[in-house]
Amino acid sequence: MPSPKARSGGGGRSGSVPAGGGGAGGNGRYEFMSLTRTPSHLLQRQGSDPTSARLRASESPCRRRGSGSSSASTSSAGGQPVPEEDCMRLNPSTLGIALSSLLAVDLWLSKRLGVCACEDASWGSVRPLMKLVEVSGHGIPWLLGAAYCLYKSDSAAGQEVTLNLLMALLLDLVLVGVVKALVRRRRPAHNRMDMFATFSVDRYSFPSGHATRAAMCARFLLAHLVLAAPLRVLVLLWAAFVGLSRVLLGRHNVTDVAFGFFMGYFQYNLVEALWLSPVVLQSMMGQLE
Ligand SMILES: CC(C)=CCC/C(C)=C/COP(=O)(O)O
Repeated sequence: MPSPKARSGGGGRSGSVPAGGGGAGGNGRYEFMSLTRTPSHLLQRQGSDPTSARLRASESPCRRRGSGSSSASTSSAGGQPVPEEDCMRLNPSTLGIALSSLLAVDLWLSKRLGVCACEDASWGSVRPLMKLVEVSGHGIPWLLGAAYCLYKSDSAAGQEVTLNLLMALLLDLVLVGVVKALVRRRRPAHNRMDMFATFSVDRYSFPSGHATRAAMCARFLLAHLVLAAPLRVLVLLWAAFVGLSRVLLGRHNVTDVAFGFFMGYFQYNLVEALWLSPVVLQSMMGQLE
């Protein structure tokens, strides 16, 4: 449907209700607010107002381009041609909305759950216990423990498993470092950066290295150690608790830990695929001797 402006032949009196912001001009003539063009007197006023400047900066490509494009396929309400592909971009995608909502909930929930983020927080007294859980999922004790077991192991099977565990832990550090460096998500504002032995990428929070390690090591232990049922449950509880403690300590947002578990779980599949067999190990040992 053509706009009132188009119908009135470009500014003559039309007898319609004047547009809200425009109204009757000083000369008594009605002025209509075009959907695609802003009257020049408003443009001048907007130029000096930072809020409207920001709004204009975020204005849709349709509205911004509507006044001058010649390669148009659609007519706007003001008779201005508007490229159809630009109009499509105006519609925020369902995925975009879902992601923004998820992030908003994530930030809100993580802040609320960061109850051990400092001593003064509501559960501040539990912070030392949470830090103990943190140490149990840290890379250093795991690397030292695996190296010690490898050194002490006197069976071929034991050496095979511990060496592969060592490889898995190193692989985990590399993969988490790469993802952290790519995503560069800052740790929550309420986190106190008082962790011991960190790499420079550990200033970033996505994904949680503790969560990837906990998930991967839990799968590793369950697959390669003969454990009684209660101990298997304990391993799973430990992994879950390591993840939970990251959020309670304020180190991570919930999505960092959730993705960390997901990544760690599938990292174990990679470890299985790259498994160093006894044959490979023997040839490695042979080269070392
Ligand atoms: C120095 C070594 C060997 C490992 C660093 C382990 C570490 C501090 C990871 C960070 O974990 P989050 O991403 O869960 O905070």
